[in-house]
Amino acid sequence: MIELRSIAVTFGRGTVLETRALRGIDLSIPESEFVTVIGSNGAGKSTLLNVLAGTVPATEGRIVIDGKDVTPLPAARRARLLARVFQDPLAGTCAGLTIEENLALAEARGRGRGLKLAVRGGSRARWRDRLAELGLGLENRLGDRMGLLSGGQRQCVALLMATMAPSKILLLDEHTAALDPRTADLVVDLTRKLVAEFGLTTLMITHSMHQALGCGSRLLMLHEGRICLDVGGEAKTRLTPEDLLAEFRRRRGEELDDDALLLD
Ligand SMILES: Nc1ncnc2c1ncn2[C@@H]1O[C@H](COP(=O)(O)OP(=O)(O)OP(=O)(O)O)[C@@H](O)[C@H]1O
Repeated sequence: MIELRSIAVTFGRGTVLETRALRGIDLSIPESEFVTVIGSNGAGKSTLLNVLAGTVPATEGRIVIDGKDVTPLPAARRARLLARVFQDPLAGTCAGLTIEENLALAEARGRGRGLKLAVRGGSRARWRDRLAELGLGLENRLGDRMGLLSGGQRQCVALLMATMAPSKILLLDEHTAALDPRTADLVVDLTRKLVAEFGLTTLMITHSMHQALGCGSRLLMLHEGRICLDVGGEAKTRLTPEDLLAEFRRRRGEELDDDALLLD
């Protein structure tokens, strides 16, 4: 269970550049819930994930994960609680290491032991099986450097690595944004599958309305640092892209178009 209690994040406080990125976010996400997060540019989506991961400190409020107040913990101390996949396929994996070494590192991190031990531990067959399920032929390329893979292939491996972490929380920060539509669909399918298989509590930022509506059981819309829409369960399954735009306008009392939301 993730609980955000009155979370505020202000950058450059007291300066002319002061930006209130999050303004009092109250949010409870039960275990295994898959939440999609949408909103216009600068709405605070990435800051929400950053404050959860600890890479940005909360200016106000508390963050509680599984009953433990993690607000004072730096990012490194939260790493075992959260796995994250970024927009940039180069960000989450090590380009100079092989696929196998990257997987071994992820596994070793999860188990708190060394790289060699993890590789020797007979994990290869398991990785091969998991990679084969992707249908990308990566099971035969365990010795290839990650830098040789396409962006989509790297994101798939990054997702697999995220599931090897001991954490049950997955943060996805526009992880398909840099991919072509077909590859993005493949990565989204894999995301759905892994989230369900491992029962991960997931927050997925997307600029795609199609993804926001098609994934997960709950949808959040952020605007100017606040949650302006929070829809789950049956109500979410009935939502259409038109509903979302209309809802946004109604709640904010503003005229916005697709460009303002940057959703497809
Ligand atoms: N490190 C930072 N220093 C100063 N301002 C920041 C910082 N990070 C984010 N901001 C500002 O906080 C606000 C929210 O940014 P954030 O990146 O969370 O938005 P977003 O919803 O993820 O936007 P986008 O869809 O464009 O990625 C923006 O005005 C942004 O310029």
